[in-house]
Amino acid sequence: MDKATVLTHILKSRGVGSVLGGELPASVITNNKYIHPLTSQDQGTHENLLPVDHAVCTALSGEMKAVTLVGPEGSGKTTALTKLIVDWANGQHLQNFSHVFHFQFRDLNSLEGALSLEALIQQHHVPSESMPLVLQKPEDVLLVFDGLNEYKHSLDPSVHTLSSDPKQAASVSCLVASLLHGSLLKGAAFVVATRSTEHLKFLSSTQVEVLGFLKPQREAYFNSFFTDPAAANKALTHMERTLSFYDFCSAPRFCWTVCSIYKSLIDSGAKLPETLTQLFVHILVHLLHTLSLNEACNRELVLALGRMASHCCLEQHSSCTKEEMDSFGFQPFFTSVDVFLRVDGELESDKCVFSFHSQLMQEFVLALSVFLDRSTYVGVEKILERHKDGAYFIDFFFSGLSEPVQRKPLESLLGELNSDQIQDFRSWFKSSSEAAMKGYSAEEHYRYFHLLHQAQNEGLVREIITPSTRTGISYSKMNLQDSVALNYVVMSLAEMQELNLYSTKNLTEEKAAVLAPAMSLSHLITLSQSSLSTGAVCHLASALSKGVTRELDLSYSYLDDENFKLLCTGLRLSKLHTLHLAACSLTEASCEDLASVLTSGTSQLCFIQLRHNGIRNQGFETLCKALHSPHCKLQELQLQHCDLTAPSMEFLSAALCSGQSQLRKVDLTQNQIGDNSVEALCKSLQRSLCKLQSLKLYDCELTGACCTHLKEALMSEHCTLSELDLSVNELGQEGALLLCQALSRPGCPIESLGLTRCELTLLVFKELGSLLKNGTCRIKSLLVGLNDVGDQGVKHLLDAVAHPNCRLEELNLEMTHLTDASLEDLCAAIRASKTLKELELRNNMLTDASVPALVQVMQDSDNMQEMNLKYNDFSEDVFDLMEQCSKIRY
Ligand SMILES: Nc1ncnc2c1ncn2[C@@H]1O[C@H](COP(=O)(O)OP(=O)(O)OP(=O)(O)O)[C@@H](O)[C@H]1O
Repeated sequence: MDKATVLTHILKSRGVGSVLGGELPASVITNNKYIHPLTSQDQGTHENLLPVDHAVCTALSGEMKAVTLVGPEGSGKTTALTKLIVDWANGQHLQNFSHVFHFQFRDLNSLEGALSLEALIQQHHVPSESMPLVLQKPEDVLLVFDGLNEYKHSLDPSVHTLSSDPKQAASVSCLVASLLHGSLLKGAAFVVATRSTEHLKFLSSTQVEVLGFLKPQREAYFNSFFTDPAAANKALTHMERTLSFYDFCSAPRFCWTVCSIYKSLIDSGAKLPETLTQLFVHILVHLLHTLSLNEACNRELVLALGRMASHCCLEQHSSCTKEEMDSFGFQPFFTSVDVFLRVDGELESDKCVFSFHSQLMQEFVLALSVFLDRSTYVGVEKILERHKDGAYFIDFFFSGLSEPVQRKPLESLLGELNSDQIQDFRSWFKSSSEAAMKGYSAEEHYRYFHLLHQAQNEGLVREIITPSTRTGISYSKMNLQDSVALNYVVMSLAEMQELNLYSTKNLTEEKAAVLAPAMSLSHLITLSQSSLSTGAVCHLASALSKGVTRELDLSYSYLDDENFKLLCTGLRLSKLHTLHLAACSLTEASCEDLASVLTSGTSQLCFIQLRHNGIRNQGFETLCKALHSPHCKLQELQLQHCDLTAPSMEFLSAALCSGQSQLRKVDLTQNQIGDNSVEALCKSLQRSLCKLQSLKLYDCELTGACCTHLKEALMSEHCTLSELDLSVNELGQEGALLLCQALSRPGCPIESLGLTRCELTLLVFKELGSLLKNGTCRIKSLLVGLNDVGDQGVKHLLDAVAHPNCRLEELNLEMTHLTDASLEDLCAAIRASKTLKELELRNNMLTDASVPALVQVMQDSDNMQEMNLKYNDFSEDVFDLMEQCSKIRY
């Protein structure tokens, strides 16, 4: 067939377009309405997107010369193949092929008997004189096959005797398998288009995923559909807002249907539909109007469509025979079914088959017919269960149709729906959603969020999502559609205690844009261990600036300085009090931005966690300068492991005695501070302007030498420090004894003292014991674990705990080599103490013999709340006994 004949042949319209079926491919192309759909070769990633013709031409120029276009219903495969052939015939591309043959698998299904390849090709109007050329130079031939998913025969090479002789007659299924497996017309190239199908596993070819229209293509499509640009813009904006989060919006056929319905609504001045259900209500109303039937006939027709939909769904059939259609009650409507269905074949022929153009319409009429049917009663739960494998949106449609406003336009054509069925759905919805919302499955929560979104009834949301529902679970595993539903629910509630998105693997700009209103309404946003795109950070910042959020947790989320700068634009205007930024890959550069937020006069920030960021001295200096500002409200700064060294303490000291600083707590754990810089810090602690209450210097490379300065500070009447943690420093006996002297000063404000792993000796424990008993000591929490003092040393502290003057509430004796020999003192201390609440005994050498007495004393004690006995020398024999006391951890 020469190119001109191919062109006339392919552009010759077969059939007619329809609202649900789409515009005929030939008409799309001749009317210049073709928009290039996108494809991807990286399954699932949707990167490297190429227009479909580009992807096919590139693939055919490679080694394989075989391409499969795989895409969902209506994604534009047939139209793309048609365009490919038209462009070839017009000499635009693929000019290395002299012959292009186009087959529809649907037509191949109906070819019976044996046929040679020559005969099959001649059906494509190849003049017999060209035949030898085709057979001699198969590499000049391109075979185009459409609709593999409709093919009824097998492509499995093992079930056919593959043929290689073009003159030998064989069954059509054998010819097709021989062509696609390369035994016939060896060297010819092929392009196959299909929805996802089992047949694919037998094809070896370059697989290209047809994605259809993303936003830019939709924009181009709407602009070409509507002649009036204002209408195009109105329609597009509306679709993007109300539908674009559904995957099927990228299908050109769906876009065509939406445009057709929107156009008729815009033309008549009606409101555009808000939900998927409303859209389908309008589609059905539109189609029924074109038939102008009376109410009874409309009902009959919808019920027949519903029976067909249920059959297709249950039997996993995409098409129905005429006989089956008769059994569904279509007899009076055969001449009008093409308005709703795809009709393949002549209506008069027994071979004619009928199918739904779209799965969505199939599910919509199924749901509607359940609510319409007054003859039989089957509970909604049963229907959902029965159709759960073949209907994915049926519950969406139930939910939408259960709302009177949404179904109203249909009721004027069909009469009232069955109120008992609707009531049945509502009761099921209420009880099952309430049960799901008490559980921990985010997937289940999302299911009901979707149904609520579909119902568009804020009162219903408030009825179902009550303060007792478990909305604090992480909603991180969400697609775009989920985020729309979640946002709808939060908006309906008007506020949310916690929006937990912990461990969100990819918070894209799109998802964050959707969730921004929900963020604004949440008091706490948890986004720790997440990954946020730059666009997502911008939306988060904007949400914070407009919202009520008081706490934001971004710990362990990769942020970096650039993104943090963007976040700061929102922080400045936010109501945030608490900000967690542990391990966010920030450096000193971020401190400039943070300082500018803190001093802006609008920031409410009073707690910042910056652990494990490369803040360094320069960054810390910037932050300390901000503390001098009267606008800075910062009260607590956590800077564990931030690469700080000695010089940085000068900046802190200056800030602390500036008279402006609100800072009350600073945690400098695991920074290389060293003894010398403690001197500067201690000097400021003695100043009346310094109001610091908590200083943590855990593992800061200190030795006993710094204790002289600390003693001086603690001896000062101006010192306000109530918490001091010096754990994991080599203080040694001398240093610790100096501290004990200071702590014994009447009025010394220390209430919490950390001396874990400080090389303390028996003598120090003895001094600490006396200190606790002296009546003026305020210490409530003492952490002295990991000091190798054994039973003898610990005895001094246990005796003190038993003393009436001792105010200790928490005592940490982890890994102090405690044995059963201390049991009596332990029990006596617990029995006598009126204040002790927590005793940490992890990693000691207690054995089974101590357990009965410890369990007993813990059960008897009113004030004890917890004893941790993990990692002692217990056998499993005593686990049951320990289990009896909920205050014991083991
Ligand atoms: N590139 C395009 N430009 C404009 N409109 C298009 C395009 N592709 C498809 N359409 C519209 O979408 C409708 C459906 O497209 P098409 O039949 O090509 O999809 P398909 O993927 O082959 O569907 P199916 O899987 O059901 O066979 C067309 O009738 C047309 O209205």
